[in-house]
Amino acid sequence: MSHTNRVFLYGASGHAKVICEILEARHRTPGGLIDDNPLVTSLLEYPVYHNLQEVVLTTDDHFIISIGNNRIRKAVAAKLNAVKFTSAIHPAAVISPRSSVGEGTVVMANVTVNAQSNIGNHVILNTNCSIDHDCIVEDFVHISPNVALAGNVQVGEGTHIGIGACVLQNIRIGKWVTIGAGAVIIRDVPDYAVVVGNPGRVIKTNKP
Ligand SMILES: CC(=O)SCCNC(=O)CCNC(=O)[C@H](O)C(C)(C)COP(=O)(O)OP(=O)(O)OC[C@H]1O[C@@H](n2cnc3c(N)ncnc32)[C@H](O)[C@@H]1OP(=O)(O)O
Repeated sequence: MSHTNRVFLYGASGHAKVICEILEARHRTPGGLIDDNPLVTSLLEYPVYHNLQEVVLTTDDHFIISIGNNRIRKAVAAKLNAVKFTSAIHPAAVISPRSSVGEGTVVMANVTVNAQSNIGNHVILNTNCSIDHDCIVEDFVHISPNVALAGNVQVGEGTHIGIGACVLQNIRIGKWVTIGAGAVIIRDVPDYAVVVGNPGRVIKTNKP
């Protein structure tokens, strides 16, 4: 059996199901998933292993961390420092040829990334989000479905932007921020803030 270009997913979640189907749409082969939970033995039609030692890896194999929680995704990335990561981009995503997408990053269906935006490593660009020109999205960010970032927005490491939120142009959002579902961000957001509403207001602070 050929093992060429297998992609293993770390985390057998609903999020992993979406990534499996992106790989299928790209004619790439999910080699299986790895998850700590011994009760989960398969996901879609793919086997779930319970530690890396169960998998005979080759140098052609790549990984994606299919865990939605940004902090856990970062911790797992540090633990898996010996493997090669790959990105998965749905064929129905539109990515500017002048933009970049980092390793371990997943881009769901109907995402748009416009000119000269940089998307970091292990980022989730979820279904139908829109990243306009000149944006910087740092590592371990999750941009939820239907989020719109206007031009020249920066999003710091580990930040989660909730479903349907909008961010006006030229805004700087700090690291490990949480933006609530449907929020409208009209001014810069400090590191670790939790922001909800229209206009967005800080309601509390995430633990550093
Ligand atoms: C494919 C996928 O599934 S991707 C995942 C998509 N999911 C999301 O985007 C979820 C985003 N999460 C949210 O919006 C959450 O409500 C959070 C993170 C902002 C807050 O969650 P918690 O920390 O649990 O706060 P909690 O629910 O206690 O709410 C705190 C206060 O903020 C208010 N609040 C919470 N969320 C929102 C919101 N999105 N907009 C406006 N107000 C809100 C609550 O009503 C509450 O107000 P009160 O103190 O006056 O009663």
